Amino acid sequence: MPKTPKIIYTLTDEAPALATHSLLPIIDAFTDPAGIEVETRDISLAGRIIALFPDCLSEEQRIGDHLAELGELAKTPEANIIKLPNISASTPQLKAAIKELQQQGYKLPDYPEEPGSDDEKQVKARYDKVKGSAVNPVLREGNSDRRAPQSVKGYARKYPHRMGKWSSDSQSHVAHMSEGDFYGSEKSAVIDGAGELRIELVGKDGGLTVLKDKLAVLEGEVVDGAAMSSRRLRRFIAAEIEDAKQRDVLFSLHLKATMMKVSDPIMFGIVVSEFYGEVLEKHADTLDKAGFDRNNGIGDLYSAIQSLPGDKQEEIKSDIEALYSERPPLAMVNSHKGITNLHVPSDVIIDASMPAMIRDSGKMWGADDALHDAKAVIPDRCYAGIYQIVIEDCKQHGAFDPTTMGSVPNVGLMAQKAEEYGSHDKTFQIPADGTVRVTDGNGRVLFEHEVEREDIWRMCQTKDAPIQDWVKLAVTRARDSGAPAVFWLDSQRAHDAQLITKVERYLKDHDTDGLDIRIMAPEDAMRFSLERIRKGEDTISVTGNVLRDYLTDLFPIMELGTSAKMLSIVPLMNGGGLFETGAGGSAPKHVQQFLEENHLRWDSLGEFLALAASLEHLGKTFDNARATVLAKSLDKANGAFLDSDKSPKRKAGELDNRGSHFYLALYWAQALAAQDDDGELKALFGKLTEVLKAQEQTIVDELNQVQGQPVDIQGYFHPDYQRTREAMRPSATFNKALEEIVKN
Ligand SMILES: NC(=O)C1=CN([C@@H]2O[C@H](COP(=O)(O)OP(=O)(O)OC[C@H]3O[C@@H](n4cnc5c(N)ncnc54)[C@H](OP(=O)(O)O)[C@@H]3O)[C@@H](O)[C@H]2O)C=CC1
Ligand SMILES: O=C(O)CCC(=O)C(=O)O
Ligand SMILES: [Mg+2]
Repeated sequence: MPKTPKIIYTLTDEAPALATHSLLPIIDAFTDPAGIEVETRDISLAGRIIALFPDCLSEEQRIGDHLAELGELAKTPEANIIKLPNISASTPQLKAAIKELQQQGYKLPDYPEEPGSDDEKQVKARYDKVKGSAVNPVLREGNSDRRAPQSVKGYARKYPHRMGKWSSDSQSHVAHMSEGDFYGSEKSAVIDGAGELRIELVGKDGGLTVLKDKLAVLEGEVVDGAAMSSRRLRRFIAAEIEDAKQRDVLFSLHLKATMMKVSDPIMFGIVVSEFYGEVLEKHADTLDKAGFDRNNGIGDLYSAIQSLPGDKQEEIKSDIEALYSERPPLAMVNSHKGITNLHVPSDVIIDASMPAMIRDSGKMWGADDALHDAKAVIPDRCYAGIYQIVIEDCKQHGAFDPTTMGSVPNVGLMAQKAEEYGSHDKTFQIPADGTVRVTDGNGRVLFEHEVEREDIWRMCQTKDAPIQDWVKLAVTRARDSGAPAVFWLDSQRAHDAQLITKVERYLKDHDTDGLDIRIMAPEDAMRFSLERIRKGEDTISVTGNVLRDYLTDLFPIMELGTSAKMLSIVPLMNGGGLFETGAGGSAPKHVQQFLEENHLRWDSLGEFLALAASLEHLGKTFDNARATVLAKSLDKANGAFLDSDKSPKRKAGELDNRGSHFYLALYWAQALAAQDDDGELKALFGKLTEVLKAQEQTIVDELNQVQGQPVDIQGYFHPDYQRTREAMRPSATFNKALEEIVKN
């Protein structure tokens, strides 16, 4: 283990990246006197793009592959990484980021969506490495422990957020397929000895296509295959469009095109082509030549047609308007700008979109800028049903009450690219009718599926060591918290049935005496947890990777108003720590407000909690007393911060992200000044406390008075460093006080 305790702080995108400009100098000032190094690594979308093309860029423009470096670090015991949310780019976002960098003088190639030459294929393959959820799976070398700490729960009870009212006659509901989906077709096998698998398509005509060869597997690993029928999906969508019209509810689609970066954009494209079918067929040739790709959403049509003559553009646009009058109303992302649910595949992401709908009375925004009941289309049955249970519960009992409700923390299986979220390199859109089969090294067929052209077939892997670690983490959390722990597993699903056998076996490795540990199908587990939550009782959800994602936005958004207030720890399997900040995303809406009004609503509580956990881990693993002192006092500061409600407010002129950072610094300094474990730190931060206390009003004024005006940071994905830093640190008084600390 190296002598110097070190924390790696990640530089990411959008709102969290802006916040970092203000928070990092504070972290530096507090950790510097304790001899703790805080280093940064750039894993932003722009940074990752730049790292792909050193050959096209000048020496000063180049950045190393920081993500790969951190991926290696995550496998070592000394890893201590604070990971902020980053953009998981859809194709439209990737193209926009490339364009911005090109305009800044980076000589990057365009993204060739339909590569012709070998050169273009190579460029596309490089870019595809940064597409979608490309960061988290690399760093998550452990399972996840996400929960609302007591202090945060206490805050939510004291300062409850607004919840929309539910009505028992709400027409909102979830719609899912009843056949032909992944759920219905899943087959699973457990590997009995390490080796390699092969995935092949045997065409109806007898031809053989190898889809993937030499797929390494380990003993005890669970592998599954499943198919989504494109024909049945189309039929289902057509019926749901009609049904939404009959019931006069908004039509909305909820997928995870960012994380499920191969399958879900295709499903998104199928829904786009069903909804806009008539217009897309009528203008098929023109749109094809203009480069429209339905998988990128209807927004891509509006970009693509800009290359057409004006009258053609108008004709297509008015055909779309005419079509809208025959279709059910669409849920809107931004009704002022006419951006619909089907515009961009990354705008509506199920983990955040369904909770937002449930929080807002089960309604979504319509084109008339008002809230309406909605049909939430979630095609695959694997997890759709859990949201319907929540909707039914809210219809029956009304909205949840943040002042009395219990909590549902999560222990999630995600290490080593577990389950669906690691399936992208084994997901294929099938080129011809036939049978997909998976064979092992002896040519034995593990399972096979009949498929049709355009179907989506995917395979998932879940290694045994992460499953054992997950069971252990669940038992530990149940023991530490005293709450019942429920494994959300469905014995009717092939994959889950294998996991149930393993969970039952591995639970025997632990002392579970006196613990309440159950295995329930997801819908039953949801009913059970909701019944308890309404009584103010806590229930640990122990889930696979997808439900981990869904539930850790759903419950925090109900309980705390936002998942930004979650503690989100990834105990790495090799002993290191990955500390994620909150459980939400990078909040593009917040950047928009910042640029227009110089007010940043991003709540950094997730960062504060992660930093405390990271320092605590550092104190333990390096036996570093000062890190422990910093951790304990930061914990106290977080409590004071919550107690006095210094979280950012929503409107310009009020305390924002920067002001909240100032108060964190003040409370942290006060806690350090109050402790007696380390005299030097006590004296140093005693002085800082005096300065900050004396200048409190001046600093808050300096931070708030800049607000209300637009701010130009010269870029969205890759803003100008100096300009952003200046914009995010507008209080000369505060900056000077921090500098004094580092000088001392
Ligand atoms: N761990 C990661 O790296 C993750 C990354 N992402 C990525 O983030 C981007 C945006 O995703 P999206 O699904 O829109 O989700 P976001 O969580 O960014 O946005 C949804 C809403 O959550 C609330 N919110 C989230 N974080 C905060 C915060 N710190 N402070 C206050 N409010 C917050 C806001 O809601 P409100 O206005 O209702 O308060 C926000 O508008 C995508 O590129 C996505 O891929 C998404 C999830 C996790
Ligand atoms: O990696 C991503 O794209 C999103 C991750 C996410 O939503 C989560 O882990 O909760
Ligand atoms: Mg999520």
